[in-house]
Amino acid sequence: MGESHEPLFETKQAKGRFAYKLFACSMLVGICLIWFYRATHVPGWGERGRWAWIGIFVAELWFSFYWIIIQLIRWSPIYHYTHTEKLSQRDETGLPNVDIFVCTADPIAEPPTLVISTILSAMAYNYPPEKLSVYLSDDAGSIMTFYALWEASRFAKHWLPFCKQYNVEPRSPAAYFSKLCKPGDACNPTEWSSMKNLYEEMANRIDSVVMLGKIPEELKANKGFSEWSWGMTSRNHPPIVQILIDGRDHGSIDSNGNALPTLVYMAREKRPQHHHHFKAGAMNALIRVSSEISNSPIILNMDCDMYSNNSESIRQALCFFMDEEKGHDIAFVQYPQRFDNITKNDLYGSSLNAINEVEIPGLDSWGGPPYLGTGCFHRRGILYGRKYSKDYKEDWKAGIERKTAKNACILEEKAKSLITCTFEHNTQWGQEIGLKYDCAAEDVITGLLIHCRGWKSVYINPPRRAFLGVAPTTLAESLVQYKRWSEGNFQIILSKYCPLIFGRGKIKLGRQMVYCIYGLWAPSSLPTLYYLVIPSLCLLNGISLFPKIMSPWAIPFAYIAMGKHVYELVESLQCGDTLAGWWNLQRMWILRTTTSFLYGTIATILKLLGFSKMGFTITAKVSADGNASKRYEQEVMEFGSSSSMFLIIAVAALLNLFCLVGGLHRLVVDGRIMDLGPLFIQILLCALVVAIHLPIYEALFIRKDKGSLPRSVTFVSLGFAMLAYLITIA
Ligand SMILES: O=c1ccn([C@@H]2O[C@H](COP(=O)(O)OP(=O)(O)O[C@H]3O[C@H](CO)[C@@H](O)[C@H](O)[C@H]3O)[C@@H](O)[C@H]2O)c(=O)[nH]1
Ligand SMILES: [Mn+2]
Repeated sequence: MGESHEPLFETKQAKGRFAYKLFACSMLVGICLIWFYRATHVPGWGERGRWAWIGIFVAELWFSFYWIIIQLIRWSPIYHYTHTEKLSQRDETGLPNVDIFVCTADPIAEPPTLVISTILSAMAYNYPPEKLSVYLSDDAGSIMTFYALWEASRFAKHWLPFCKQYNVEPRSPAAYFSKLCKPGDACNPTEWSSMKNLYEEMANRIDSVVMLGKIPEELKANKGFSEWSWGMTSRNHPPIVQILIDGRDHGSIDSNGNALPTLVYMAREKRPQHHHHFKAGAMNALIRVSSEISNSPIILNMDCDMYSNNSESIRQALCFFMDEEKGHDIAFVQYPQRFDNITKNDLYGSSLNAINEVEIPGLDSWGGPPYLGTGCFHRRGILYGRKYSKDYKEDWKAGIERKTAKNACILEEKAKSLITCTFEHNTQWGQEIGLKYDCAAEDVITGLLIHCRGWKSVYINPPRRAFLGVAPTTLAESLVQYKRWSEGNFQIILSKYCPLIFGRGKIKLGRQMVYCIYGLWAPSSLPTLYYLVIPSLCLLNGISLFPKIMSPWAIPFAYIAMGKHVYELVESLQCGDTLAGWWNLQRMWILRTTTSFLYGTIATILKLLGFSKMGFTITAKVSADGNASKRYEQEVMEFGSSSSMFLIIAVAALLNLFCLVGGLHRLVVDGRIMDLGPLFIQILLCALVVAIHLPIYEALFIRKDKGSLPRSVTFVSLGFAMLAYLITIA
């Protein structure tokens, strides 16, 4: 078959990189000049500001070092394009079986209707249904979620043929019907409306059952529901496996008589005395359960809120794995994390546009993106820990044949025995096999281990978004999420898996360094806090930490500051952000760095010293309060609760305000206008910090709604800021 050797994907270099490289070199010159200035102008012993100067030098060294690593990924990003049409020209029977894993963990934070919309979107992929198996892992072991899945298994019989007949996109019914208020041109209007009604009735039934907290009596006789008994909780329940649609059963057909994908509900056993390892534990349980039921060679992993927005994604991913020339060393194919609920100016900087469009393609040029936990296709064998060898040939026909299938009940019992609390004891699961445990970024560390076994990965970012999820809608949620990420990645750096140590001899030096980029988020909090506070306090005391504004030494400072921000602004606009969105993102970086990353650093160190254990705070996917959602729509920052993180934010904001006012007062009223030159840069810096914190002052003093900062935070932060102010001027 000559045609089968046509490449299924191609790789292109980013354009305009020469100009960028020139720019980066000029920035490097500027950085060296700043270092030189800092090193040659240290105030002498006994002079005021010597320590502040040394501190700022250290902070700048850190930022420079970080900037240099970032250049590794900005240097030559690459982009991949697939040829799905060439894949489709091949014999469909040669396509591999695919298992799809969806994880959920909390029916309150992740409502069952949301979960099943994701499931339905996965079942409706444009892919032979007899080759698809969809698994839901429910870490809460909630009968509500099971009930919703049972409803979904019935609804799928109508939804799937509808999707295929009218080529519906997206195939999450919730997303599809909320985006479209009338049928598309191709749709038969009566059919469309009856499908919409069918969906809404189902969603209403599920919502009301969830509200009541009880499933209808008459359902209890149905297979599956009897697994639940009195006294079961999310932390304490036996293993449950229920095959809701058995694709191997010839009776499992949709309303048009076509086959349906297999659908399985799984809740691994949970007991209070056994650690469950959060999402990584759930994924490993899914790997084992699926090995018994379908054992497909390809696994797609989705978070429960990340519905499929593009029914071609499986075929696109297969273009990489099945490419005869270049596919043999690809372990996983990662799609970006995109979100459905981002407002126009992205108040919480959640969209990750520049990261998705430039940074990850840059990582791709170093042998592939990290595994990002969702929207990722893996080869099953590699998740079991297989090392790269160029002679290995994947058997795309692998998997369990329909004909040889065992009876569903036998399978369920066998599968349950694989997900008990004790199953993993004295095994390599969570270490050498499956996803790695004991890391808040189980995805990144698992990907690192895969890369260290000699594999590559691929990042794919097609114009039609592959997956859309729910981004945090409050400041606290967003900060907690970034804390987990920064903590997880920092933990990797401080562990024996530190890319620079563990990766030596296994992956290239550049690759080792770029793996540290996100790991260095957490410790960046310290130099950032320093830069945010010390120059402002020095301003108050008339201590200059920067060159005079008219001195030639001011030029490299100005060049670096302008160069960095103007470049980032342009990049951000090119990637689809708005100007206000960019400004919001700058604010969020400051807030994240001073709170999430600081907490991430502390948590990592405490854990290293054995004072605390790992946790996983799930990000809420629904807003509890209608007014809060309205504020989110209007892009008003949501504080509401009193988190200690807010205290840090408020103190930093107030302190800078005091310093700006105090500093200007000194210049004007005390008649020290001669100090303007040496302090100009500090005044500017302080004024920018104040400007970026405007929404914080508003929340402290002006807003009266429930989402503003609690009074207690206002008083306590005022107290702290005053104290620091008084100590400084004393
Ligand atoms: O004990 C747990 C905790 C979480 N989850 C699931 O993990 C997923 C991710 O949780 P979420 O709260 O949405 O976290 P995010 O910060 O949005 O997740 C990102 O970051 C995580 C690592 O920090 C990765 O696991 C995720 O895939 C990635 O999307 C969700 O589907 C949860 O249901 C479990 O299955 N069991
Ligand atoms: Mn999420």
